[in-house]
Amino acid sequence: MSPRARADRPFDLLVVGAGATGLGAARAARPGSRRVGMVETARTGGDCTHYGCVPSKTLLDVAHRVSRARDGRRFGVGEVGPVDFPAVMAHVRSVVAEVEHDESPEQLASEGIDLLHGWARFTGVQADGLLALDVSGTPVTARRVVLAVGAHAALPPVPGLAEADPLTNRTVFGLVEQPRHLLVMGGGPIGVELAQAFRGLGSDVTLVEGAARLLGREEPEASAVVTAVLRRQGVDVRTSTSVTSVATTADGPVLTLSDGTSVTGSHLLVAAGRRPATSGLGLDAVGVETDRAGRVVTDAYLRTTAAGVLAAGDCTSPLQLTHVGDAQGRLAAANAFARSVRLPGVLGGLVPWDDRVVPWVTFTDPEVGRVGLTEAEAHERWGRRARVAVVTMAETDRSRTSSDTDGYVKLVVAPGRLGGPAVLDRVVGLTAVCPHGGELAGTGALAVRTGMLAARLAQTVAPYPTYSLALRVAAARLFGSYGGQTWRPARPDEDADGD
Ligand SMILES: Cc1cc2nc3c(=O)[nH]c(=O)nc-3n(C[C@H](O)[C@H](O)[C@H](O)COP(=O)(O)OP(=O)(O)OC[C@H]3O[C@@H](n4cnc5c(N)ncnc54)[C@H](O)[C@@H]3O)c2cc1C
Ligand SMILES: NC(=O)c1ccc[n+]([C@@H]2O[C@H](COP(=O)([O-])OP(=O)(O)OC[C@H]3O[C@@H](n4cnc5c(N)ncnc54)[C@H](O)[C@@H]3O)[C@@H](O)[C@H]2O)c1
Repeated sequence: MSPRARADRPFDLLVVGAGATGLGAARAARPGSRRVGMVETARTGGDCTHYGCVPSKTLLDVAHRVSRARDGRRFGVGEVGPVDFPAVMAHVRSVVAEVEHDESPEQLASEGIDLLHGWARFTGVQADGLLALDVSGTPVTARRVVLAVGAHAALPPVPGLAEADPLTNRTVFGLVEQPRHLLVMGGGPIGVELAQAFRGLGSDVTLVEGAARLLGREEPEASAVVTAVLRRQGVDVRTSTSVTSVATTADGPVLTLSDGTSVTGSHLLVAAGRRPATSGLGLDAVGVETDRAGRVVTDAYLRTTAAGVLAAGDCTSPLQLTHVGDAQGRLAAANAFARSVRLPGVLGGLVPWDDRVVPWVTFTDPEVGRVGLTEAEAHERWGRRARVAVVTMAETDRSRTSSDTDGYVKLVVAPGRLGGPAVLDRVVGLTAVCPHGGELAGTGALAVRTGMLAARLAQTVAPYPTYSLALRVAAARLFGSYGGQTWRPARPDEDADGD
């Protein structure tokens, strides 16, 4: 059926963007009983599938295998041959194709979701209250719209940067030749993950971060571990150093740095943050406001400033993660049809978005898994009544058997709402810097989400020898001495060790 024929009746819900967020929204909108449409200008799956999580985690997995195999020399394992870069990239593409299959237009059609291919733009609100849009020349109307249009790599206003036509997450996974020397601008999750991936595959890598430490959102100790590991692997990490200008020469891109030095590489990757993709959508035609960062402004229920229009995922959330997009997309779809009573979830009422218990993971080796509050954030809220217990990887048997002694697990607990003795303290945060630290963040999310008593975690038998045992030992330290170590009161960041 042509887009025009499918668009002749109003949609109950039209989702703009078929990334993780849009897919979450459309699937949750009960397409069997409502007319649900989704507009996508490119391929279904969005950044996560094509230019983000899936290709980066696949590339990292190969790089980690190579690095670990090379590291095996110290245990008597023989030499590892060179990496066949084109074959690695072909593998990355094949995994992307596999994931894309689950989100294909055919699959969506089988789920009752009507996919329109084209660029969606609001044109106004009709007299009957329907939202009017143009989808690449086809007029479409909808009772409700969820904006799930995502974000793009931001190019900071650094002289010469745009002219250098740097790699971004959009283009880096399309490389067919291995970079000899990759310069990475930005030491957030993208920069750090890709620096380690390319170094593992054999490229020289220089990572330049303007702030005092890598992964600025994490605990300072987590940044310190990741920085030390990257340096040991041969990444030239420069912190407290900004890129001030870029020149394009016959030898490749040359970065001038804030410390007065310069560095030349064969390729430049920009990983300096993301900008919401909110232009060209005709937002003014219906009154959807954006903030100074370009994010769609929403209330707690993900409703925008325009009646009937909601927004979710990277285009509105400061937490730009696939699982946040999916959860927000599902919530936006539910709230789009909810009754306007402010009793969350009761009698079909609106439910607010709650980002207090969102876990995330940086997929370096070791992984940095995180949920809830950092030690410093807990200190800010409860002072020294917040407590922490730490277990270093060097003291766990699982790490010893795998020779993975970098990292630690830190549990943060605080008094419950009614206060009371320490035995009633609840888990409010976890950082796990270790192999599979992301899996521990999943367990931590359950503990924080349910307001679990730390004592319960201490009482829970954990399998030996696993990394998860470190969680139980950390919990035990909150109530006494374990292995000669115990808890301490939470302290602000400036008192912690960092890089
Ligand atoms: C390199 C990298 C690695 C990442 N790794 C992780 C990770 O490991 N874990 C994690 O949780 N997150 C990760 N992320 C973040 C994650 O990819 C994003 O949070 C997620 O993809 C956001 O989904 P979204 O649907 O909101 O946006 P997008 O995926 O950007 O989807 C938006 C879609 O809307 C379409 N669109 C935009 N405007 C229009 C229009 N007007 N009409 C029609 N269609 C339109 C676009 O074509 C696009 O397909 C990573 C990101 C990057 C860049
Ligand atoms: N594993 C994951 O979950 C994962 C992986 C990748 C990306 N992501 C998502 O994507 C988002 C964007 O990631 P990102 O790493 O691009 O952004 P980011 O904002 O987290 O980090 C960008 C970094 O670039 C630095 N920077 C900016 N301008 C600079 C300059 N001129 N010179 C040197 N450094 C400069 C900033 O100080 C900052 O630390 C993340 O916040 C995350 O939500 C998640």
